Amino acid sequence: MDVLELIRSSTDVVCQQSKHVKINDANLTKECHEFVTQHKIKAHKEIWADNDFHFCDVDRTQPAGHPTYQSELTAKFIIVLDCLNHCFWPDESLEYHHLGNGLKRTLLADSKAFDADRLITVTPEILKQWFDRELPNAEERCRLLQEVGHALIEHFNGSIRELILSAKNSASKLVDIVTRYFWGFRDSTVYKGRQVFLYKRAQIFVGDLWGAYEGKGLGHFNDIERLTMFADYRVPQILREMGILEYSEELSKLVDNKQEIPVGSEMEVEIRAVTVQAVEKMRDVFNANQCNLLALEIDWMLWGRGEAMLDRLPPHHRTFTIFY
Ligand SMILES: Nc1nc2c(c(CN[C@H]3C=C[C@H](O)[C@@H]3O)cn2[C@@H]2O[C@H](COP(=O)(O)O)[C@@H](O)[C@H]2O)c(=O)[nH]1
Repeated sequence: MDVLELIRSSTDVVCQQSKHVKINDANLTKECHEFVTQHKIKAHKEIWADNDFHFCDVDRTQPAGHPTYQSELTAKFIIVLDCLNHCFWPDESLEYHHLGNGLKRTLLADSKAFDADRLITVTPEILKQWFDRELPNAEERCRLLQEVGHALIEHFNGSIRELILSAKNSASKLVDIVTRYFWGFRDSTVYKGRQVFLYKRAQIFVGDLWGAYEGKGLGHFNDIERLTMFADYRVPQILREMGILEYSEELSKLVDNKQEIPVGSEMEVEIRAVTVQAVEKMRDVFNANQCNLLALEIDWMLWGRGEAMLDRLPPHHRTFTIFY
């Protein structure tokens, strides 16, 4: 069974039964057509490394076969980034770019900081040095990093590059390997008795590799178009603002009052699963209008739009989790 197919099919089952979250197809189509009209003139392709909160030592002027696309240091940055890339909202002043900047600064100061034999020794004090601040749920974040370090040492000679190469350029296989060996990436739940797979941090790890290495070397995947969007708390927020997602009155009240929604609750799973399906539908509308965008590119576009409107958007949902 293909793991990316499992994500698509299991989130579709939730979408069909969802009570608190619906897709407004008319608004979805309208928003997509508006985007196609606006952007026909300029292709919208985000350059991952152009974000100054990302570390990237890949020389992107080199041709595809160049050894620079095999540089492991950027992959070490990305696995640590996506191990920690979750649940910033309990600290209202904490955002994703603090995560990226802290890790970038740490790696520039000490290129061995993210070696597997260092990850197994990470403590909350070390984490505080990396970010010059406490992160919410610091003990658990350290455990997640230690787990990655131990798994790399035990199964991949301590090398993230070896783990990536074992997927033989398949995004699907790499998501499967990451969730198999790094238990903290096993982002799945049960909805009405059926298992639902989101695998957000495992998928975003592949997406970040593809972005950083520009689809070459360690970022080359023959099936990158099969990744889904990354089910976080920012994209559903912007989709709701765009009128593409509609929440029930009960859910709206909880979200707008910034009340926590329990992890694994039907409301939480419906928000995440319906968001995955909404972006799948958007991708199909774009592709039907000669606007070829991957689900991950639509995700980055929506995420970036949400980030740009942070102070003007109604609240996002708040679930205390390690998965997103
Ligand atoms: N769906 C989706 N979720 C994403 C990202 C990213 C990182 N994006 C960069 C990486 C590649 C591109 O170049 C992007 O610039 C973080 N997140 C999630 O957002 C939330 C944090 O939000 P805030 O509290 O506002 O910082 C949190 O759940 C985090 O896991 C993404 O791309 N897609």
